[in-house]
Amino acid sequence: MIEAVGLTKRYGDKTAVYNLSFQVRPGAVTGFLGPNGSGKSTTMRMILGLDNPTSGTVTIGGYPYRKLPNAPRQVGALLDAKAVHGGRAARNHLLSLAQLSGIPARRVDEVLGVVGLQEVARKRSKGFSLGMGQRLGIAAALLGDPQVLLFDEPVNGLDPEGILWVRNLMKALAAEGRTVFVSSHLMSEMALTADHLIVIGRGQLLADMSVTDFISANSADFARVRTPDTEPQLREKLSSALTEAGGHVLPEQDGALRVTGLPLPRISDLAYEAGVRLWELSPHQASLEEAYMRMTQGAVDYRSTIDQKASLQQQPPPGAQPPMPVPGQGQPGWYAPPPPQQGGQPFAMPTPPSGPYGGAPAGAYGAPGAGAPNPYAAPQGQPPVAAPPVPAAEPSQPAPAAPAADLTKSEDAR
Ligand SMILES: Nc1ncnc2c1ncn2[C@@H]1O[C@H](COP(=O)(O)OP(=O)(O)OP(=O)(O)O)[C@@H](O)[C@H]1O
Repeated sequence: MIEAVGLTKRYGDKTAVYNLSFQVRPGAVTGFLGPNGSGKSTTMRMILGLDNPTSGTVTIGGYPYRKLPNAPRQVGALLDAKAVHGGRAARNHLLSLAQLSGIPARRVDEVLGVVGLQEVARKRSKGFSLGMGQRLGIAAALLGDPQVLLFDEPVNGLDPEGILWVRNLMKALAAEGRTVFVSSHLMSEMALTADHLIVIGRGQLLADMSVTDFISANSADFARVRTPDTEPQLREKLSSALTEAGGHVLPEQDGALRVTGLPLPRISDLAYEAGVRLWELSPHQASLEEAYMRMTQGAVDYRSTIDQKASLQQQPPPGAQPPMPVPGQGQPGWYAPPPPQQGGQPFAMPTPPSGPYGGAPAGAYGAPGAGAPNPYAAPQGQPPVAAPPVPAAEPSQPAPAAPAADLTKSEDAR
């Protein structure tokens, strides 16, 4: 188990992580989400002892990484797939990591097979594509069969088949009782992969709950209402009636209305009273992406000047600071997610694929023979062998403590 207590990291006057407390439990895939610059990589580096917390602690199995017995052999990590000596062949890169941790050379060929790089094992990694680099980084993380695995954006650059493979890999590792902590910006992928979520914004904890609870706690459920296309005046009539009754109504591109703030039976009654026939009245449940956007809306540091969500927000009074999201309550002023594209169902939760490539593979990692006892596991009483984490950055010295930043303000305002 990974446990952070009051974890804080400051770089000069920049607070990257602030008072973060959470646990990452074994036997589940825990997704680590947050907008760009919210402190995910900094947190992962502190977990792996590559950065020192300014205050607070983070432990793996009760020990700080640097005090963990055989630390590089218990924890595997992919932080930065590019942190590889490009002139070295993939196999040699893994061999050198294995030698440092006392892992037999034959395990290198095994993990190369697991990640599908056998054919290019003797090629220099500087010629690798982004996806091949990711696979090599994952191979390094798996090298020692670690109980605790951290992956920072593991599907970055992977093609759909690679993404599916990573999803199945994460699930298989968790199903074996391992602790799997994975960051990603791909919400649809997280919805399919993760069991639990830790969400941060501007370095602070926003949510620590199951995917299901997160969606229901942060979703702006709404009703889709459609009047006959042939009579546009009915749509206007209904829209006015719903608004007068306290509902919020947004037009969708396909002509339907998106209604929040009124239960379905009330919408039906109001339509009946207004003499408006309905062609559709359907409930809508938010996706993880919608719930995430809603939760993190006030904690985004970098935003395009062309913000498609802006029109869906209540504008704050002039001079007012945007509110930070309240865990479990979502973002004040947010009514509904952006309208979908014409004719599409972009807000539907992705359906888990079925068939031979759909669910988790039968054996560990989907590799032939996987699931059998690991021949490289350490003798009884000793920690299992694992690959050292791939460092993303040189360890840095803790910065002198600075006054706590006002995290409700934008970075520039602090
Ligand atoms: N070594 C450093 N020196 C100064 N500031 C840093 C350093 N490392 C990170 N930061 C700052 O800390 C904040 C958090 O960065 P971090 O990389 O942890 O975010 P992140 O959530 O991983 O972002 P992304 O999703 O874009 O990868 C950012 O504002 C970043 O600029």
